[in-house]
Amino acid sequence: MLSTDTTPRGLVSSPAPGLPTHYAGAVTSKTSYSSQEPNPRVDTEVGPLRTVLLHRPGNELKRLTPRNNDQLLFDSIPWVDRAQEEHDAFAEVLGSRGVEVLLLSDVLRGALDDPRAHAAGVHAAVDSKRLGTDLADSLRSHLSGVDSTTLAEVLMSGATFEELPAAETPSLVRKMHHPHDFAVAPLPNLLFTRDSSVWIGDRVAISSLAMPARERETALLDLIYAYHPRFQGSGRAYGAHSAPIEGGDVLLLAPGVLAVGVGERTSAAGAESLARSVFADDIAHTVLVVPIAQSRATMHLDTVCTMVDKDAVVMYPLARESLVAYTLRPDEHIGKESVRVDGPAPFLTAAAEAMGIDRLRVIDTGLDPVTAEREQWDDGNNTLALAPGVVVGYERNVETNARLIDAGIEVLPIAGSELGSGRGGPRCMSCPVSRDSMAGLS
Ligand SMILES: NC(=O)NCCC[C@H](N)C(=O)O
Repeated sequence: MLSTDTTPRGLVSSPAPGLPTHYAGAVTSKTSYSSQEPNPRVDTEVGPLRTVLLHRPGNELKRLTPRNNDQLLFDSIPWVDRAQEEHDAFAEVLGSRGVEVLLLSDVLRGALDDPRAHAAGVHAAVDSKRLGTDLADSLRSHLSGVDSTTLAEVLMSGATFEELPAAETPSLVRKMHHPHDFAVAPLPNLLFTRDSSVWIGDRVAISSLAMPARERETALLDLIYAYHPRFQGSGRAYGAHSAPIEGGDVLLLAPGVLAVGVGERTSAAGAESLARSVFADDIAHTVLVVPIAQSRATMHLDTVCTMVDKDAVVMYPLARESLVAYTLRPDEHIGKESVRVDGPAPFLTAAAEAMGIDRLRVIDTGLDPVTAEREQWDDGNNTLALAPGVVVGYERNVETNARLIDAGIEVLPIAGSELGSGRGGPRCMSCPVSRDSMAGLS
């Protein structure tokens, strides 16, 4: 039976629950910002992290069932309360190291306070191909009248047909759908803020996400960066509706030097077009395009390799010898719009050359193949650097973490038994917005 409720069930129509007090100090939910805050700018993977965008998992995770988890890109059904506790602890570690944590739900609500963003949000929520004209019109008109908090919740958690406002004459589409089908699809992968946008220098690239379950994230990030006061005036790199690129495939190896993985998510066309964009904007001079296996275990470059120091990476042992890179640079003779392609060459050699260093150190995890495969799957190579030589990693990757520590890297361990069910680690769950330059750091 169809619900007669006008407020979608399970959706928040009053202010969102308060932040847990134990890390509220580290997390901002402000709507106005002062000039004290660092300007958005990220030139490297390991420069001291000042500001990061995270998403505290919310009601969207409660939409996952054994029938839809594969399609929604989760490997199992997370225990949501525990996932939130684990995420709070992650945010707390960052806060304890002086990192300002912005929460995606806060900045989304803040952006939606602007009427233009609100209209864009309604547009992003309503898919008339899915709903048909009548239902799409009535949902659009309903959402146009809700406050920013309710609209943000619908955008993140979606809505089932039974949660839609009652209609005088139910449409065919509504009659023919099961009440629990999604009228607005939920976005459980918002958790992985790394993938949906990436700062390159002082510009932000909004990703064009490859998997249908994540496509709508683009629209949310687009309106956050366009309308939230914190980001007013920020320049854009790349185009949100171009060929697929995802932030998990983009590593800022050194100022002006990017590595871009091409595999399950980022296409060769996406990498080429990102390169053109960053060359034209003068925010990079070299892009290394790195083919990676098209499989779930290696869905992004950052599942096999992340930087842990200014000249060091942690890398899945099997990738060490096999990764290669095509080197893209602007063609000086023809102009910045043209791209010269060299290679392929071994990735580590091409990277060191582009970075202007003798060699890119690989922290030798020295693992046996079975442990290496297990810990790669559990995001052992997916660390988030807070500064050169200081990283956050999942505690469960005992062997990888031990090797990092032996190599002089400080590892801040976090629990991830539930967070990991979406197949992403600390780097995947974080989008750095501001990092200090490494000039002057020894
Ligand atoms: N950079 C990353 O590797 N992100 C992890 C994304 C996991 C998410 N469930 C996905 O399949 O897109």
